[in-house]
Amino acid sequence: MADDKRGVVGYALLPKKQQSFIQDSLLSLCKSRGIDLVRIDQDRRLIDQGPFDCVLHKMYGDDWRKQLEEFQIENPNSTIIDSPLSIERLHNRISMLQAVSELKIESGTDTFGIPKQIVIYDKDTLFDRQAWEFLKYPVIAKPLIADGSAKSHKMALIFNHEGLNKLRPPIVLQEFVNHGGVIFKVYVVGEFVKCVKRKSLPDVSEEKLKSLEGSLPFSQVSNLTSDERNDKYYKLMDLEETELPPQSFITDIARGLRRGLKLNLFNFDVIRDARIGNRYLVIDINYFPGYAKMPGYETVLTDFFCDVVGKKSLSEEKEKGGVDKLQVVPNCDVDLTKIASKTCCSDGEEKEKSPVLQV
Ligand SMILES: O=P(O)(O)O[C@@H]1[C@@H](OP(=O)(O)O)[C@H](OP(=O)(O)O)[C@H](O)[C@H](OP(=O)(O)O)[C@H]1OP(=O)(O)O
Ligand SMILES: Nc1ncnc2c1ncn2[C@@H]1O[C@H](COP(=O)(O)OP(=O)(O)O)[C@@H](O)[C@H]1O
Ligand SMILES: [Mg+2]
Ligand SMILES: [Mg+2]
Repeated sequence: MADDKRGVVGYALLPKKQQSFIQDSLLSLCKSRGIDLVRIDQDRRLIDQGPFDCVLHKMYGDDWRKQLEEFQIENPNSTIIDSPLSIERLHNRISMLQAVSELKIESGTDTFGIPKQIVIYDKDTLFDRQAWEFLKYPVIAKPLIADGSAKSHKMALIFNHEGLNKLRPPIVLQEFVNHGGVIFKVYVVGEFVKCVKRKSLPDVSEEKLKSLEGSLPFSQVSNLTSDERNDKYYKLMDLEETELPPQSFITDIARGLRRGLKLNLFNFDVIRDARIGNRYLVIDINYFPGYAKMPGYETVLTDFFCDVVGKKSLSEEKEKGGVDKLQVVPNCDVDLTKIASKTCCSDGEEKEKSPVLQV
């Protein structure tokens, strides 16, 4: 895109998300850099709106997906961030973490993986302790589906057999790993990676486990209000004293996941195994998370939009070097890729034919 032409990013977000993400500070920074953020009217067909150089969305359902497909056929040079098919993988807590298990990263002394887990579809399996004897108590029960509903965040820490009674399959039973009560949230925006600390569930010692009864239900621990955070159960953890994981290690995982998942906008939660100080476990991946909580989110997102619509980023402007290479992972929606002449993005394969998308 010629640098004097304005770029248009259409966004389709739920009201709560719109409120938290589309802040005046973001709008004005984008504007000053030649990008207009335009709300997509969800009462009208997407195809009747635009033109958009990019469609940014966190909306679900078959109808929305069809609308995106139609839009992409009509507008092959527009970029949809991100492909519904890629996003869908994060709606199931098993397929989500498979992406981590598939990652191949050369790392020095640090290692990574996922906690031991099993998916349980029925009560018979749930109460058949032999079926999941490889898991030690305490375990966390998580709804299998992670579709952003309040229900999908409702979890329980299970201390013993009694705690199983209230569970409603389909669920994932995952071994609870002591991690010093702090999780690391890694925000990814295209090539950008930022790791922050948040409070988590406190460790459960073997001694303590003997005295704990049944289960402890909880929801979105890392998003507790300040009152809840001061509750004695969560108060013990000290964020300040916790060291961040090595940045280059986290960046390698983030970039590997970005390519594996074919997503540009996501975050993932990582814990450090308290028994093995240099072992990191990815426990959750979220599509288009609460970026506004990330310091300086306006600059990061504006740079990303500039990349997507082919405008120079601020640093490039400063250097006066023209770069029209985009660093966006191409969509990999099979039907769309055929129609819109886009190709999947595994290394060595044919890359995007449109000048807009290159990895
Ligand atoms: O609302 P926020 O800012 O707390 O963001 C939520 C995320 O919090 P985080 O940025 O990781 O602290 C939150 O992350 P967690 O699941 O808490 O790890 C989710 O991404 C949530 O989206 P959804 O309900 O899973 O669709 C995100 O909710 P939506 O904003 O997408 O509704
Ligand atoms: N295997 C685990 N070991 C220890 N703590 C965990 C584990 N899984 C989840 N948690 C804690 O539970 C919280 C919620 O789990 P998570 O899988 O991130 O669900 P959500 O999608 O609702 O954020 C995490 O932020 C972390 O504090
Ligand atoms: Mg989480
Ligand atoms: Mg989540």
